[in-house]
Amino acid sequence: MTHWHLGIIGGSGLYALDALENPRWVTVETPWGAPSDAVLTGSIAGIPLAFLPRHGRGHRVPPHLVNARANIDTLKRLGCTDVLAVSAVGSLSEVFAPGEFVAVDQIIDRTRARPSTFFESGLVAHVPMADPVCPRLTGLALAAARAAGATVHSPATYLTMEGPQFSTRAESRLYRSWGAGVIGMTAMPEAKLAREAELPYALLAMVTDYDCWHDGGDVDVSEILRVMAGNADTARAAIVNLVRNLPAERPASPIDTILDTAIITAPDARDPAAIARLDAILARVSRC
Ligand SMILES: CSC[C@H]1O[C@H](OP(=O)(O)O)[C@H](O)[C@@H]1O
Ligand SMILES: Nc1ncnc2[nH]cnc12
Repeated sequence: MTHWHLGIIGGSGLYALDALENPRWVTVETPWGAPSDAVLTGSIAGIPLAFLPRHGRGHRVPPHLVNARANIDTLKRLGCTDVLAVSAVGSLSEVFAPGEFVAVDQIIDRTRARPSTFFESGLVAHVPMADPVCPRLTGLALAAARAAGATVHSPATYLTMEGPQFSTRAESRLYRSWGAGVIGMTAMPEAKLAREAELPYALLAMVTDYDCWHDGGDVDVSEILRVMAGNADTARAAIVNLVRNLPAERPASPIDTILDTAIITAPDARDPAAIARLDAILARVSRC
């Protein structure tokens, strides 16, 4: 059992959290470069939180240039035990309507030009990703969003495209044929990196549009912003509900120690420079 310390990654439309007590923006530096912005730290109901706007305040960082390694390292470095990500998504299914929420359980990675691991030459690790989200945190997020008044669908597969352009109609149809339910540009490599950092990760998605497979017209940022504006308060209320309803003690998760069975490089073959870059990610392993 440990205490909760929740990291929250706010996506499009969610750039701050008013509900935090003792709010303070803190600047963090990491061996992977700068995170998307400073982090808003504080607490709700005595539980410490760290909120990081994925695109920075004012939405300055495009999805393909989000430094997900620096973002996840930052939350780990600040002591977070779990990460809740909030994202705007397009719907690939008639049943997920704009204005509704989705608790994602699977993710397809179609990104192609982003650093997607902390483990490079000098220290190799292979973490399991069969179930990319934490079922416990996902269940809590789903219940919290429903309590905030949202219609929440689950399960659903999130397809991560490279962007920043939206899909072609043929791609959109292809992703539907694969069984993907929603589409966005940011869940990967974020979820992979959270797993490597031993952080249970959940993804609450706000549906902002039917992607272009639908005959309602092409995807359009102004329409996405309009739907998002109507949803952001519900997303914020869901976060507050989630934190207020966390069990007093945090039960251990298998993800907390996933690196124990993932690192393959022999101890005497490990590169000290690689280990130094991983100071936050490997802090628990180094203590063992
Ligand atoms: C503003 S529409 C496209 C943009 O919105 C989503 O961002 P996030 O996942 O951070 O909410 C999508 O992935 C794109 O980055
Ligand atoms: N249709 C869409 N495609 C990709 N990312 C999105 N974010 C919100 N809507 C989207």
